[in-house]
Amino acid sequence: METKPIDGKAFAAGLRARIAEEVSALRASAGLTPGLAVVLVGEDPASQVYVRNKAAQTAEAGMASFEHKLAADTPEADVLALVAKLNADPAVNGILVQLPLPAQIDATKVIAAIDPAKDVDGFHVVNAGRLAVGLDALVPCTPLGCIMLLKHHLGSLAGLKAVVVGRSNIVGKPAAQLLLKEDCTVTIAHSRTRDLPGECRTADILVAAVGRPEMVRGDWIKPGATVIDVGINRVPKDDGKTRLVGDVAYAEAQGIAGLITPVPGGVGPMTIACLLQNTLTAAKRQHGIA
Ligand SMILES: NC(=O)C1=CN([C@@H]2O[C@H](COP(=O)(O)OP(=O)(O)OC[C@H]3O[C@@H](n4cnc5c(N)ncnc54)[C@H](OP(=O)(O)O)[C@@H]3O)[C@@H](O)[C@H]2O)C=CC1
Ligand SMILES: Nc1nc(=O)c2c([nH]1)NC[C@@H]1CN(c3ccc(C(=O)N[C@@H](CCC(=O)O)C(=O)O)cc3)C=[N+]21
Repeated sequence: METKPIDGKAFAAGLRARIAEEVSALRASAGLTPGLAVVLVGEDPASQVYVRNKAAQTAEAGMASFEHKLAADTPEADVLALVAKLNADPAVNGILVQLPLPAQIDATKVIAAIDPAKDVDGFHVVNAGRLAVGLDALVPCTPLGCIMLLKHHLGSLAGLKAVVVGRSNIVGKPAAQLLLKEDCTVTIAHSRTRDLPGECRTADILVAAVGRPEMVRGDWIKPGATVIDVGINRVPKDDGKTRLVGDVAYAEAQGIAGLITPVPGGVGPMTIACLLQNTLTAAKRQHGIA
């Protein structure tokens, strides 16, 4: 069987172009420029790259970008005070606090402090709860991007068997919620799952969000399945440099999977495009526009 890559990079570029058009129409009709504030605490090099990419793509989409870089030893109270200021700022429609945070800062507290209407990550319990009970919510960007790619390539997902490996609040759990909303039959697997390979082999849609380089092997994949690889793992190369690999052994999946997202160029670019989408959605809702 021929395995086709899912080009998340191209799909994300198209999505960003559609968002940019909508942003320019919104400015013309309502005088509104959506604004995204990103808060980065500390110097984590990977986080800095994401923050830079986000700022550039936010500006390209015609939105306002506000960057707040704080020292690694910033006290929790200062981060909470900044979040309160951003909550009150009418130019800021979306707030993202980059995770993980340094040890002295309780991420749960910081997320709880964000106005749910501006929570473009969809991490606040109000948004997680709204998603769980089927109300309009701001949905976490990475799972939202995964679902967009799946629907684009498969059409209806109804009745398909989905296995999500990973149960984090930011990827695994919301991904499972969204697949359920699309009428998949959903299994959530994790580190205590018995016979993980066997569970994975039942999946028409296999979502890997584990953070372990190439853990999912070729023979865990049902022939013809669609594989969504969320993992972003930096591993050493022979020349001393590093390269990115996913949670799925991509080379082994060739000839077995029907469709697969590469790393890089799969889910990652969709995450940022969906962040812009959520910022636009948040801005419109805050102004009572559709
Ligand atoms: N592409 C993108 O835009 C994004 C990519 N990522 C990447 O996705 C991956 C997952 O991220 P995140 O959800 O935050 O990670 P977490 O570390 O929060 O969660 C990992 C999950 O994987 C499970 N797990 C760990 N080891 C195993 C194992 N051996 N077998 C089965 N399950 C296991 C854990 O189970 P348990 O709960 O039992 O401990 C946990 O539920 C990472 O590589 C991250 O970099 C993350 C966000 C965005
Ligand atoms: N509050 C918060 N929200 C997040 O959404 C969040 C976060 N914290 N912390 C870190 C993770 C990780 N994350 C990624 C975003 C984009 C790419 C991305 O664009 N990847 C590209 C390029 C990768 C590269 O070359 O470095 C790709 O996969 O092709 C990856 C990972 C968002 N996260």
